[in-house]
Amino acid sequence: MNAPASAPKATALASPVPAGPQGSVQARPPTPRPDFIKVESARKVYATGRDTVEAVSDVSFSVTRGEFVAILGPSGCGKSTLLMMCAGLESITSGRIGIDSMPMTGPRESIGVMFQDSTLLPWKSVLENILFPVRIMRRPVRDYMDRARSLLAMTGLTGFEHKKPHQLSGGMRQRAAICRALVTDPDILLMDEPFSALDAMTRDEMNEALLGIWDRQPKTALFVTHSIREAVLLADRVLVMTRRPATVVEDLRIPFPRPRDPSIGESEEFNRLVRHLRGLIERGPRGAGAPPAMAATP
Ligand SMILES: Nc1ncnc2c1ncn2[C@@H]1O[C@H](COP(=O)(O)OP(=O)(O)OP(=O)(O)O)[C@@H](O)[C@H]1O
Repeated sequence: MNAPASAPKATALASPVPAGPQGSVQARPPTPRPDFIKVESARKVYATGRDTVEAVSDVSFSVTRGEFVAILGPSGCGKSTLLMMCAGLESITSGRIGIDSMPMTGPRESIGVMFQDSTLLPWKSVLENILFPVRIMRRPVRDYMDRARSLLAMTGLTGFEHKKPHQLSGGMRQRAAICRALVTDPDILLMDEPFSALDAMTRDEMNEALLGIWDRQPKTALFVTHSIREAVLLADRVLVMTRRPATVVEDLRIPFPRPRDPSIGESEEFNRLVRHLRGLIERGPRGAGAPPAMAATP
């Protein structure tokens, strides 16, 4: 196993260090942050015939239980590959990925995955699709019926449980896919551009729905997206990856408290973070300049 590369330190819009009772400056006590997902020097080389493609090069970061982390980066830089390695659906060429201190060696029941396409089975009803992972895991379906119905209610799909996927809109199909990913109550949700095929208005609705779900049932999440605004709205941290072979160039803490309202997208602070991330992705670390004002390394 390779020695872990130094992961970029998380930067944040930090509040000023609190003053003590007599105005003295107090050091903030360190918060324990156990690593729930730990990626250490992960590297992926695809071999296609005689050619090889280095998709991911020396990526290191960690995620605390309950954190929502978005991954941004240029097209083709290796984001999906990284996510699939975390899901145990793609092998790791070198390095290490650990989930809850256990090395990742293959798919796990404790991880739900969502893709750009809802991948619902067309011949099954919405409810049957949602309960499909329960059947795959050979668990008793009746034990999950209440949970499935409550997820349907939470995502506004009550009344559509017996429809087939082709009878739903694209947004409704993705909502059903969220229910399916959450039905077994996984610890981790990995999402690969889940809303990128939707129109702008439906995407906004989905972001709002996801914020609502997170308020009620927080999970540990990795969320790959091309939308900088979506990343800042949804995530606790945003990781920015370089062009292929990908490494992480910035780990930015998003300071907005939860529950979050999509109207934070109109604030100056939100737009400052978006401008910074856009500069980083379009022009690289030099073009983006320093992280937003008052940034500090916790
Ligand atoms: N199975 C594969 N075999 C060979 N090369 C692959 C395979 N999957 C991905 N690649 C290559 O690895 C690189 C990274 O691909 P990946 O899909 O991980 O990038 P991405 O950042 O998710 O892209 P996008 O943002 O466009 O979805 C690309 O050059 C791609 O062509």
